[in-house]
Amino acid sequence: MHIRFTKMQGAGNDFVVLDETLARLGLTTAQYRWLADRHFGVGADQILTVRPSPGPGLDFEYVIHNADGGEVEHCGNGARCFVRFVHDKRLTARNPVRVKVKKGELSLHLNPDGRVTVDMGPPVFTSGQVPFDASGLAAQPMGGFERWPVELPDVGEVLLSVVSMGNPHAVLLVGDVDTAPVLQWGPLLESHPRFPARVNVGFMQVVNRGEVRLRVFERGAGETLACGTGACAAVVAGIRLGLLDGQVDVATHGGVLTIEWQDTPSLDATVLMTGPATSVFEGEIDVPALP
Ligand SMILES: N[C@@H](CCC[C@H](N)C(=O)O)C(=O)O
Repeated sequence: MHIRFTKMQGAGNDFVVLDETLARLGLTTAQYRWLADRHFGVGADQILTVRPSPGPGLDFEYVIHNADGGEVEHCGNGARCFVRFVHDKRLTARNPVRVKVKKGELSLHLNPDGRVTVDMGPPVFTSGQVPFDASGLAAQPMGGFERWPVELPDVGEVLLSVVSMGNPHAVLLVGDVDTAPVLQWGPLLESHPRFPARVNVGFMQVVNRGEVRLRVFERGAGETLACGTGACAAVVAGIRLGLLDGQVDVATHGGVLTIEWQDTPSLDATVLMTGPATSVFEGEIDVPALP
């Protein structure tokens, strides 16, 4: 099958973007995996597929597949690239754009400086909804938010907080992200039995109350240069742990994302994420018939 694609990146988290607004391509899980493969395909952390509006009040729908081919609920950096794509391709002139993703509905705003602000919706902290199995664990609270002791083979107990941004996140505090055991603990936690849907694992170094450094080992993609939902999860966890203020710059290996969240008693404020979104190139490729 011969297809056209756009290669995009948001803070170095890279995407193959497919246009299904006129017709479905009908790709299989193996074909998504092949497109994401950096040796045999195009190469990407995620594949984003843009589809027409699924209903009233919405401009589009877009579907997210991780590099391992699995479909997921949400992708923050992908959301910013999606809105840049539909504007660049003149699929809409609306601003903000309303879109449905698997997690729910999002509103995205293209700023005059070219950056994109996404209303990511409210975070969820209830462990069962992350989902995280906290049974038998004694929480070790800090600033009123739970940190859970989770046992890792050959490592021992690590302390983490759990947050859902529509997709599952574990957040660990580290002294220095450069030396944090991202590639050792990341895979162990991603597939840990306490996370039945697997998990994205963030390692956060607090620099001051308005700045953190973050590395994320993503579910289904490995360590990426940035993770938008991971940045939101880390900042809201940091705010609830009493370490951060309501607006935080998150420095990743691929760029800076600005995250804003108000810690109200009802915990229902939405998280705002602002950052870059760039088209890298366009191409055409023959995708092999993979079952
Ligand atoms: N890179 C993304 C997150 C993509 C999905 C994630 N790997 C998951 O499996 O939940 C982002 O920018 O949020």
